[in-house]
Amino acid sequence: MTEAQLKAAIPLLEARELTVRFGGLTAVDAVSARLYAGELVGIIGPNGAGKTTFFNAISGVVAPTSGKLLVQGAVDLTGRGPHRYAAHGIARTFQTPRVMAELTLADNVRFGMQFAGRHRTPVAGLRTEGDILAMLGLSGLADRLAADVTPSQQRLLEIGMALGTRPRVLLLDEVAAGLTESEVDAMARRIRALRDDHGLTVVWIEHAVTTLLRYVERVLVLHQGRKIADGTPAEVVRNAEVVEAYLGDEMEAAA
Ligand SMILES: Nc1ncnc2c1ncn2[C@@H]1O[C@H](COP(=O)(O)OP(=O)(O)OP(=O)(O)O)[C@@H](O)[C@H]1O
Repeated sequence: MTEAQLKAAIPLLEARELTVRFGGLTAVDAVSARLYAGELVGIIGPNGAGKTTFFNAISGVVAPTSGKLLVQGAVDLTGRGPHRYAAHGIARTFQTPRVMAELTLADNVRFGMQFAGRHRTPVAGLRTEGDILAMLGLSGLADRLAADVTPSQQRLLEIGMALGTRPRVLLLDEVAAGLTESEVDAMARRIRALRDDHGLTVVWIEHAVTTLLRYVERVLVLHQGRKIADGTPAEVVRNAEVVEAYLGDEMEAAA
């Protein structure tokens, strides 16, 4: 096996039996998942299924109660803080954008660069804050304060801050929430471009399931903290447990 094939076979990020408990509640229940370089993977599931908590556990925001988190099969980041995750190229957004309202958009992206980015290889085609803002369609707003742009522009900016950390893996938590239908499609195309044009591995949680299923090639489905499916969109929509737990309602709502 060549080095390239070997590299391709080792997951960039692997959760092994990850469990997060809050008191008596098991928010994430022994979830295992492998994320390979260059994948665009969706995570879906009903409210309270554990999606955000899973993201929190694979980005160092919460320490798992048990289980392991490995980078490239070798580096064990279990229980380490967000800075260590960022240093290994794992970046994320939050459901409620965490932009710095009193800084310009350009300075927000520069902040991301200082958080973890300086010693990392830049993302292809996204070397400077100007490149990042342009990719997100925010060039014209570079000198505006984050407080003065729309909520959907703030969501894009938060992706920009994450890109500033020069990640390999980008974890997106409901970045399309609250957007209009056409904005959701534009967001989905941008997410796809982050993978297709800039080589990132992207994991995307979203409630806009019908859109998400059109853009990703693999989906993990969480329900009551457990992973109940992991497959292509076509496989997942035919999975009886998924339809029972979640998609039946979602598809009816989308119809
Ligand atoms: N810090 C916390 N302390 C206690 N319980 C929590 C905490 N964070 C999440 N939970 C609980 O864990 C469960 C999973 O929540 P989580 O936010 O991960 O679900 P989700 O799938 O992301 O939901 P949504 O789609 O509504 O965002 C829920 O029952 C939630 O109330």
